[in-house]
Amino acid sequence: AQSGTVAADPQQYDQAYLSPVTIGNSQLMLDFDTGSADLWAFSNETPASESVGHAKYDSSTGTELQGYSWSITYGDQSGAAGNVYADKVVVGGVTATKQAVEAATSISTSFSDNTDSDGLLGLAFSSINTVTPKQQTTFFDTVKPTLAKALFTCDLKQGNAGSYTFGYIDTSKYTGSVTYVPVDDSQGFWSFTAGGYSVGSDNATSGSVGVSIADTGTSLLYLPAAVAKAYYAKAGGKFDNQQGGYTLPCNGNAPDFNVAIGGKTFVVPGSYIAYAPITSGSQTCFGGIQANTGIGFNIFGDVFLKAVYAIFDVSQGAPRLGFAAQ
Ligand SMILES: Cc1nn(C)c(C)c1CC(=O)Nc1ccccn1
Repeated sequence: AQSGTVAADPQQYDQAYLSPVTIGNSQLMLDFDTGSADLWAFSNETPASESVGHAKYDSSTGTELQGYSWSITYGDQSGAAGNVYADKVVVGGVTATKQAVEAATSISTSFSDNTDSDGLLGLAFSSINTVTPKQQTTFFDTVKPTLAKALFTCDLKQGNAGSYTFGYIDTSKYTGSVTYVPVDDSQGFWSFTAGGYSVGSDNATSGSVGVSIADTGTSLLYLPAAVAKAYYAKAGGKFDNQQGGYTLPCNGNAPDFNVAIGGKTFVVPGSYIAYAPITSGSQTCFGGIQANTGIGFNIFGDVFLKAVYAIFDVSQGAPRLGFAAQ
């Protein structure tokens, strides 16, 4: 049985985390994304003008799936599209011999401009993979039958290298016990229900955060508008139309955000929520918590995930998420 671990290296401000992946004879840095289900990469089929500074998948090592194509648009309106190959993919020593690799023929500017990232490796449920005419499986679903345990874990860190594991839980990565919650995979996401919340030292959580997805491919923590409003009222922040979201002082006094999941309270340090100066050197920071307006659910992105050890587990039949403090 297979198992393995791979580094998750943070970009500036932990905007995304990149992991080394070998596809055929190409070595790329991919953004592992539990919020989508396509494995796509810059490739020899990507226009040179769109792939400056990126490592590219050389599709000559793959077997083209004739007539297949893919096209994806993410919630932030970024996107990509292209052709499909079957090729060998290796992640942290775990090998998928015939993985659907989606070679990009067109890519939106936010991806072309981010030269650290050579593509995405989707880890949501394969039911939302965009390949047509025959939907393909994610890397995790492809290797799942060969894994020691049908699960993967995520240990992201603030400003430091973290890791993903496949097939095993690294018990040295967390403190205390793991709290498991049921996952509703009907929309293809790792969706769970978060409970009450509190701001700063108030430990009595109140209200209910509600339906949420665990999404390593999203930088921030998107919460109900009322919860975001309550947080920034205590953090001395404000909604800044020009910045397109809440901003707050970078001065290190941002309160923690506490949220109950499965009856256990998890703490997002205030320092994670003073996310990044709005312009270099500014004393005003863009907020790591933003309103989920227009999204329809909460997104527990990297701002939350780097505060916990997360276990994406289908070993029990029904999918579940495990969270532990780190
Ligand atoms: C940021 C955001 N706004 N809205 C409405 C949503 C749904 C998001 C999340 C999102 O788009 N994440 C993402 C983007 C690119 C690649 C992978 N994941």
